[in-house]
Amino acid sequence: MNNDIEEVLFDQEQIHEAAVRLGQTITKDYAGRKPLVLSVLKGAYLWTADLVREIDLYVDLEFIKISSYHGGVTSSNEIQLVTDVQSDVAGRDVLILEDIVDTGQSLRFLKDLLKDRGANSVQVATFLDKKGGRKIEIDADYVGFDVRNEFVVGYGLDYAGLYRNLPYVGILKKDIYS
Ligand SMILES: O=P(O)(O)OC[C@H]1O[C@H](OP(=O)(O)OP(=O)(O)O)[C@H](O)[C@@H]1O
Ligand code: HPA
Ligand SMILES: [Mg+2]
Repeated sequence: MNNDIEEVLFDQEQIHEAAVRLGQTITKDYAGRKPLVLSVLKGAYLWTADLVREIDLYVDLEFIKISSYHGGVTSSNEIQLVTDVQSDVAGRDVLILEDIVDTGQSLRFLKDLLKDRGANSVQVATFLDKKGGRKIEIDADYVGFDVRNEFVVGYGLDYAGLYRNLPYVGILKKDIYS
């Protein structure tokens, strides 16, 4: 698996530092509130596990599963709601946890859905922000790392369903998918 990686971008130590940094900021920003943390599956499963342990607040933890890449390296541009959130978001301060914001279309879909359902506020903490990939204008509120416009895998991010269990993030060699 490691041989398929062109370049390691963020290692375990750097990832841990990012989770601590964002966790402390979120703890301050949400002081006195009880946010509903909404983890976006599958990609955000590790980021969620690491970040929530750095947030020193009462939180509700919920999951939603959406899909648009279907294992490929480009977005289908259609967001499929695979498994919906299992609780009412009306009136809640929702903090979305994403692994990556790339074209921005998944985040747009989620923010619209939550606002339509009456969330009081909707913010986003993304592990990676690939600003060079944007097809629509949208920004995350909390960013672990900016990442250049390359297809990356590891730490939750997949190609063909694989590499999610790599403990670091790296650029996938192009000959793997071309
Ligand atoms: O900004 P965008 O271009 O919309 O891309 C970001 C989304 O794409 C990936 O999900 P994917 O469809 O691969 O599902 P997965 O999390 O199950 O891998 C990723 O996990 C984000 O949710
Ligand atoms: O670079 C990426 N890697 C894996 N999944 C993704 N989903 C959007 N962008 C990416
Ligand atoms: Mg994926």
